[in-house]
Amino acid sequence: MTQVHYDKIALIGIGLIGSSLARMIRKAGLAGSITIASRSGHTLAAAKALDLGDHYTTDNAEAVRDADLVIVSVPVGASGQVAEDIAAALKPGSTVTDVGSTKASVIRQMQPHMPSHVQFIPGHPIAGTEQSGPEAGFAELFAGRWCILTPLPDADPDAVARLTRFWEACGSRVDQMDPEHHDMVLAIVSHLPHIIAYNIVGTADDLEMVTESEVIKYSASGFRDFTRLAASDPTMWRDVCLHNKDAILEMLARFSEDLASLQRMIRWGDGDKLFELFTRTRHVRRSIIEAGQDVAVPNFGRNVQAPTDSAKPD
Ligand SMILES: NC(=O)C1=CN([C@@H]2O[C@H](COP(=O)(O)OP(=O)(O)OC[C@H]3O[C@@H](n4cnc5c(N)ncnc54)[C@H](O)[C@@H]3O)[C@@H](O)[C@H]2O)C=CC1
Ligand SMILES: O=C(O)C(=O)Cc1ccc(O)cc1
Repeated sequence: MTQVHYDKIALIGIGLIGSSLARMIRKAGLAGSITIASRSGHTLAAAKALDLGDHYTTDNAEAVRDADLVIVSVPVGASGQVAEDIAAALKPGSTVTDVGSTKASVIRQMQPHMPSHVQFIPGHPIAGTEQSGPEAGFAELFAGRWCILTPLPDADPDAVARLTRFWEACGSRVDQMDPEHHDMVLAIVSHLPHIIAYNIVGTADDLEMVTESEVIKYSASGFRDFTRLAASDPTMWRDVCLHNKDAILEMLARFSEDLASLQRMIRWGDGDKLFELFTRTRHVRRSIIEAGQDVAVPNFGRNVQAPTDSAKPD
């Protein structure tokens, strides 16, 4: 069986995803040691206070020296810079992966910097919350969730198998996909829902009469569900929008056409068509539940906080 344990793992970026990985790696004993790199001394101090790793540095290159597995967990727009930072320090035979929500753009940014003596295997755990930062992570985040790997055609099958086992040991189910296909699928199942949430909450906030009063006071669970998504990290989602532009615009175009059609049904009082559509969509929800994918946001007894205002545009 392929080895799961990596002697030294370097985590570049220690926010929600990086810190959840750190906790899970520790819990499952998946590494001999964990080195954590973060750009900001403040975040690094928080990671240290939480005892997430064994070594800490603000220098990305220093973190990857001697690392057998490097996991880049930064906003997708920062991937190229990180790849450039670490390239010369990577250990021959090591594996570099990432967790970014977009894949083609991350590959475009990182691949040109990757030396031929390392295995670059892009990845994306389909697991997260609206929270960010090292305090927000938890070891169980990946349990029962999919992780999609998008290996390049020349990837070493042994390195891919080992990374697959790593994610499985984190509790995930692992699939492989072509990066462009990944970006199209994620545009509809993840990126568009967030964009729609940002838009509806923005519209409500623009309605002067409702801000600070009626929206909060009467918010039904439908609107509250949107506010959770719309509270997601602004830097991360700015980068997703800018880095999966084509797929998102394609899905937005389809969405707008379907919205116009729904608008017509309402305008012309076409109850049969409305009923038919709502019956079809109800079945989608049932299929998700039957597939065991309805764990909206697992909370595992955590005290879920309102998101802080700490996220500043990078
Ligand atoms: N939040 C979510 O629900 C999910 C996020 N992702 C992806 O995971 C990645 C990380 O997201 P989160 O952990 O949620 O974000 P986060 O905002 O919690 O953490 C990102 C961390 O990266 C650090 N960082 C930014 N630029 C850096 C650089 N140049 N060098 C070193 N560190 C740098 C930031 O200081 C921060 O600590 C993103 O690419 C995101 O698309 C994937 C799945 C779910
Ligand atoms: O919080 C939610 O509902 C999410 O959808 C989490 C999420 C956000 C981004 C990803 O790339 C994957 C998962």
